[in-house]
Amino acid sequence: QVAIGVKKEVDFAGWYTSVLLKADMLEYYSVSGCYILRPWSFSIWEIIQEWFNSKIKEMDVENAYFPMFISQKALEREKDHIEGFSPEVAWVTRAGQSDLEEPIAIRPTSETAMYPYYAKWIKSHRDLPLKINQWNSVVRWEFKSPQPFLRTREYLWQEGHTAHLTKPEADREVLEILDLYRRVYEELLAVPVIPGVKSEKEKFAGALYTTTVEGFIPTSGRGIQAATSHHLGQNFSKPEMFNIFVEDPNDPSGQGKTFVWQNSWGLSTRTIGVMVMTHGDNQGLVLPPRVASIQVVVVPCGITAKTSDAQRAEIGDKCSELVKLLKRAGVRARADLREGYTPGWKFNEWEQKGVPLRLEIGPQDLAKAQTLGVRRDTGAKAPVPLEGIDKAVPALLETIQNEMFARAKALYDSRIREVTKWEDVVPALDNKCVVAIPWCEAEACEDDIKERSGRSAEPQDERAPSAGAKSLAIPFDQDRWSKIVPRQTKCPACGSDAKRWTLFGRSY
Ligand SMILES: O=C1CCCN[C@@H]1CCCn1cnc2ccccc2c1=O
Repeated sequence: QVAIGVKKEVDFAGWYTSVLLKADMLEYYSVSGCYILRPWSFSIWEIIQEWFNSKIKEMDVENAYFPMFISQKALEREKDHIEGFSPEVAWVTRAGQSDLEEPIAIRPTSETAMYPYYAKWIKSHRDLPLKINQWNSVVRWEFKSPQPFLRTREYLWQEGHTAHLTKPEADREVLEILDLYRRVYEELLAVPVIPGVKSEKEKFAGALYTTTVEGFIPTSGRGIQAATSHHLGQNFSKPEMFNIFVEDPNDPSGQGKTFVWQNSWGLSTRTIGVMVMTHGDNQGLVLPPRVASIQVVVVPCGITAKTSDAQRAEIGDKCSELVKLLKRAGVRARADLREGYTPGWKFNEWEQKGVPLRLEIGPQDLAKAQTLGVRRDTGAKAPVPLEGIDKAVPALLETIQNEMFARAKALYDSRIREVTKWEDVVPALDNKCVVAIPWCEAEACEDDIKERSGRSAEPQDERAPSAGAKSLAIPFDQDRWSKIVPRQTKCPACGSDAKRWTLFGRSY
């Protein structure tokens, strides 16, 4: 098996698909824009699901399942919230030999499938808060070039949809969920993200506001929306939409009714693509231990034709015994005792699959009652005494997890340029950076920035024009930037009063 044929910094797109294929994460599928998630990637989704599910159940969110089909009438309930999205909607128009009376949409998201029934189920304020989540797949028939995990026509996600009596209660939940998304990325995937709110232009049209965790792919210098948590206000519960209301318990007349305050939030298998791009290297996938279905692979070494059968058996038994001990300590360990493959061949395979830690055991290791540990993230080799190994290995895996995050965080931070003068914007973008600017938050200014930063990077360079910069997020943490107080500064793009530090960048 050849190594990853292309280099990450030379041909990023080619490297990415090669890593996914060589690690057996993905298989191309006969319908374009769709991919098979093989066990090596699906197991990552399962770990994310398990973690997130346990957290939302602590918040009294319940899982349910709504049909994937949405009638045209239901989907188009209120044109303006899905206008702009409708070109992506896939429709069923025929079954067998007969055309359907009415075309039926395949869900691109489930608001319009769910909310008519929220209206039916929510009668009294005692039915609130209603908190339902779905683990499902959605279809968005995109025409932009597909990218596995990042942009596919069908993808797995969870979509949470909640209804509350008061706005403050809904506002609180939006941020609680957003922090769970931050933790999925930072604590499970070792991927740094920046939480913030989207601009008016970038938010979901149906939302009062959209909060986001923004990721960054250093190799391309592009931002990526990693997950999203919207507060919908009463936009979907108002009479002309789904008319979801309860008697107002605070209205003395007893006649008042209040329309519910809603949130919707989603995290998808895009998580996996961002993790692969962040940590992968030219030997292939690099898995953060927390999401590795195999965290440690034990490989027998130093066995040659001259090795006696007894010694060969002793080494094999030692490997199996070590795996048993590690499993008892909660480590997902596997011994690779396959005959007919050299240790080197096995090293290469497990490196391509991104297994975080390899333990080599040969006759001399046995003699010294140790094993040689090899980290996948740094390649560092160090002997690990067998004595106490059930403590040392979990600790080493924690170290690997933390150092993978720290490196990615440092790199992300190094690619955020604080810019207060327009002429510094495009050069920063061309240096694979995103910019933090004291921004006026005017929508017209945002259009202007996208336009002005979209011309070809260097006029004299015939390179294809680079995409314009979009606003990525207005970070909640406004203090991380220099003490320039935006309110006393002018927007570098239009010169009007700046309001808050805002991240702009090219994006996925
Ligand atoms: O983000 C989320 C999180 C999960 C639940 N849904 C919200 C908002 C989805 C916005 N959206 C996104 N693409 C669409 C595509 C076709 C039709 C409708 C839509 C649409 O409403």
